[in-house]
Amino acid sequence: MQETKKMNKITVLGAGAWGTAVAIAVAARHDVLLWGRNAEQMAATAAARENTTYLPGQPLPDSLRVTADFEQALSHVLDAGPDALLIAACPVAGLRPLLEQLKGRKIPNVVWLCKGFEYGTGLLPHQVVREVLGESVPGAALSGPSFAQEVARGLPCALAVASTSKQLRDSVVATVHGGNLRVYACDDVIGVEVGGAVKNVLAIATGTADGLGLGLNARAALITRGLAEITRLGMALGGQPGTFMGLTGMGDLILTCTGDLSRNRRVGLALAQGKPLATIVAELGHVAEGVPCSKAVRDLAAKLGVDMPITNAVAAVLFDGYDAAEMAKQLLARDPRNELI
Ligand SMILES: NC(=O)c1ccc[n+]([C@@H]2O[C@H](COP(=O)([O-])OP(=O)(O)OC[C@H]3O[C@@H](n4cnc5c(N)ncnc54)[C@H](O)[C@@H]3O)[C@@H](O)[C@H]2O)c1
Ligand SMILES: O=P(O)(O)OC[C@H](O)CO
Repeated sequence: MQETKKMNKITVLGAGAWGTAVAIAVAARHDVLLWGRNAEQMAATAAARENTTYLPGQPLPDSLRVTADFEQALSHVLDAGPDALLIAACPVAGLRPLLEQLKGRKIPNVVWLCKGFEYGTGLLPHQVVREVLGESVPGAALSGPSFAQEVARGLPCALAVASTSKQLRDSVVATVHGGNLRVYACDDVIGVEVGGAVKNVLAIATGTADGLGLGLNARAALITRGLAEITRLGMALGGQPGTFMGLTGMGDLILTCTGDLSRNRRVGLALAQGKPLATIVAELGHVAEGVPCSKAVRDLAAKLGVDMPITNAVAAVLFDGYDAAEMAKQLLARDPRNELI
């Protein structure tokens, strides 16, 4: 069997928690450059050899270089031709503006890490990539149950890379798989992206239920019925049912709904205390992806006629001023239905 080529030059665009963690994880085996748009922050990161803003307490390996110079970051991969990997590591809201900067450049490929639907358009990340860069740039989504803090510490983690290009997904596996990172290949980009997006909303729901003291039975029910929502929406959009039972569906859903490292779950815990969204955002210092995603998914599901009561309840509490405990009661009071999708 012919050995798939590893990409030895990697640029990570976006120096938040996840971009930094992925850069740390692959820097042991590849020549990696981490780019962040904030020059002051990148200078501080370079000086401290630690991203004190987004990933405090995780030292950068000596081999990992950092920069705020976009041209330098691009040259790192452009000069290497097809043996290079470009990773976009920003939130969904930043994907389009980030990609706009790549337009007209001969980039070899792009792998994105964001999880959500674009607010306003309701597009999945691969659709945004296609809209901005066109069909000719091979693209892949890298997703799965992965807290940045654990990956940066070198703890075991399993991800899936989804692409319609077999060559790209094989190359990403050959490049990123290794050490304590396992990477599985998958061709269901829609399924992978829908799982990664909607689990954020369901983690807000589960955090809220836990914060309200509704118990472990309620938590298990929310996770399971949440998986039914992911599956219904994902299948309506063309995803494959089996994908939702895998790492990027059930796996990420379990992690994010139950792990207190989750920023989405923490939004739910704060909602249960009756805090308004503006206060939660101010206290957490960022907007968790599930917040805008709940609205995007609610709109999309309504358009497609897909029943997503848990998602609707989360959006109603976040944006329409509904009380979390009241929404829990309303969810329970719904008419019975058959369990299967
Ligand atoms: N943190 C995690 O554990 C984790 C794990 C897996 C996936 N993800 C996903 O990865 C994505 C990024 O998450 P994160 O944790 O790194 O977020 P973060 O808030 O820690 O950092 C986001 C980074 O993106 C940058 N950014 C935002 N808009 C940009 C733009 N237009 N151009 C360039 N840079 C831009 C910000 O400056 C910041 O450095 C999210 O979609 C998240 O759901 C996160
Ligand atoms: O901290 P969260 O809730 O954004 O979740 C991080 C990752 O997506 C978990 O896989």
